Amino acid sequence: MLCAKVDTSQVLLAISHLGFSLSEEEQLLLSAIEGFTADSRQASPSIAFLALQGVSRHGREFIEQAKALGTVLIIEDSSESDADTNSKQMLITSTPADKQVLHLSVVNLAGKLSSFFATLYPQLDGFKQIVAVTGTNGKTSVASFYAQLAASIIGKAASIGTLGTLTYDNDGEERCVQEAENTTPERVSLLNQLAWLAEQGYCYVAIEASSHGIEQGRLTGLPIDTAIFTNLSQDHLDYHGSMQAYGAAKRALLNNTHIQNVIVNFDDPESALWQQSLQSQQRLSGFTLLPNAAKDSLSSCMQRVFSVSNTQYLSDGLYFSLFESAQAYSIHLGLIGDFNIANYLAAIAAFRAASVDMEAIALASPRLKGAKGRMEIMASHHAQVIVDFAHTPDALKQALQASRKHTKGSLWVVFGCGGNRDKEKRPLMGSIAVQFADKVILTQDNSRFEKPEDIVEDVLSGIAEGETKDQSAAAGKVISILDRCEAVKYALSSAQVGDVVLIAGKGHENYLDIQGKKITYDERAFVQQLAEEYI
Ligand SMILES: CC(=O)N[C@H]1[C@@H](OP(=O)(O)OP(=O)(O)OC[C@H]2O[C@@H](n3ccc(=O)[nH]c3=O)[C@H](O)[C@@H]2O)O[C@H](CO)[C@@H](O)[C@@H]1O[C@H](C)C(=O)N[C@@H](C)C(=O)N[C@H](CCC(=O)O)C(=O)O
Ligand SMILES: Nc1ncnc2c1ncn2[C@@H]1O[C@H](COP(=O)(O)OP(=O)(O)OP(=O)(O)O)[C@@H](O)[C@H]1O
Repeated sequence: MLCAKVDTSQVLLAISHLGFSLSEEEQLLLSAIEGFTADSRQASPSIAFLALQGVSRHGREFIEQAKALGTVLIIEDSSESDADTNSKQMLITSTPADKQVLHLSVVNLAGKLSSFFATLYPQLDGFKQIVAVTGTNGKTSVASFYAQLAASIIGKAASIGTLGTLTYDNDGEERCVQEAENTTPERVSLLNQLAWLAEQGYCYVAIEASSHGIEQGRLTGLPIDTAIFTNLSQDHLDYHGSMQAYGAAKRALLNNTHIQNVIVNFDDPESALWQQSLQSQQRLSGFTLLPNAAKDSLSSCMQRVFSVSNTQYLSDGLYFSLFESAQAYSIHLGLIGDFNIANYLAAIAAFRAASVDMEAIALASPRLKGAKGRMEIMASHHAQVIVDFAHTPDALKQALQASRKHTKGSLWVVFGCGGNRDKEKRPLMGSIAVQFADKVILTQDNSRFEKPEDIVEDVLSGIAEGETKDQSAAAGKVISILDRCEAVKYALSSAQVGDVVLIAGKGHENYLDIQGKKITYDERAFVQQLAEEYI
């Protein structure tokens, strides 16, 4: 658990702000406290437990567990009970025997949580910029680009999201300081992580804001000053019910009154709704990849407009002219795909909102790397090898289309589909692969409890359909190599000068889930090692 150590005086002050006055005995008891958690499993003699309402359960169900782990303070949110006033009780536990625990019940603790943490950790006030990135695709990439650029220009930065909590320093090192359980961490964990980051001097932070996270209040009251919206496409309808509700959940990010700067993808129709939802203190900036966007009319309603022209897709990445309003800059990015230009524009728009110099941004940009396992260029010599997380039909299509633009020779794809999950996507992915790649190598992904050969058969059924439509295109270009290592090795050893090999599905993951066992398989490391030999 990432957590900055609290001062006893701050703990006592924060509790007094909740409306409690404590006896000397109670104050002495609380002098052992070094931090707070909302997860009973992390409670300990030095970690107090906050029992909060969740989506399906209340944290109070876990109070006994926190006590058994020796916590000395429990603060329970009592909003939905009959209580309309706070209460305080000193308890004596049986396990551990005769230990004192102070139990406070607070009406609307959730609503007071941010100010409670602001008192515990005054450093939460010291951030230079906290950016929340939301959208169906691109959150991880934008957060990573933001943190990499900030570290390179300013010295230290961090990102929080699907890849965990990553710190970046100007030595170019990226360190994972906390593994991720969710894309957007639970609120208390997030507050703890931010307090730790601020204490360590990481004052520029990008947080991935999932629609679930926003709706469940994981970001409520956080000192976020900049919001980025990347795009909206179909996803998570099981949770949100409709696209309208899904879009609205994302836009609810704007209800955070700390947010001053809002950056939208002007090419996504949803951005019009973002514009309508702005609060009075929020200023809008945006970016567009469309060559004929009505930039003058955009400029009239936006603080800054970012656009590009003359994009060239070369084997070492992208070259283009970047415009901030009328001012032009020449940019080189070692990245693949137009969507990564959009992700880059989103990240730099955030910096410009924080008044970071555009010349410094342009200078740092060629050093930018793809987010771990997201269209990441692993090798680029006579051929180019890309590792990407795409594991849905649409993502595979996008990744292949993006790779094609950088391909002078043949485009290879190595991929498989997961077992015991959505079977319908298998033939679709097969059909897309044969349509958009020149050489298709089918292999296993997380086959779970299914036989890899059965999954490959399902994928092949989509390829067979494609074949009847365009037999000559499909003929002889598909092979199955079930062992993923062998499949990757075959592609890398066969690729010729000017070819691009896209290895899709695993991205940053470092295992293969086979028959209920997670077998160690770090595709990025494996590819890097092979590339030295073959590429
Ligand atoms: C449906 C859903 O979103 N549930 C989320 C929700 O669970 P919940 O409120 O029901 O929490 P709970 O686990 O029942 O616990 C209730 C309370 O008891 C506490 N507790 C719980 C267990 C325990 O042993 N001890 C304990 O103290 C919890 O800390 C919490 O305060 O709050 C938890 C803490 O924030 C989340 O971990 C959990 O995410 C579940 C695991 C999940 O899978 N969520 C997915 C849908 C999700 O959020 N995905 C998005 C990314 C989507 C994408 O873009 O791909 C994400 O941000 O990860
Ligand atoms: N701006 C974008 N628009 C469309 N597709 C994108 C964009 N950025 C990335 N992608 C594609 O989506 C995949 C996931 O990208 P990324 O991880 O940055 O998004 P995300 O929103 O964090 O999604 P996830 O939560 O699944 O990680 C990438 O591998 C890439 O193929």
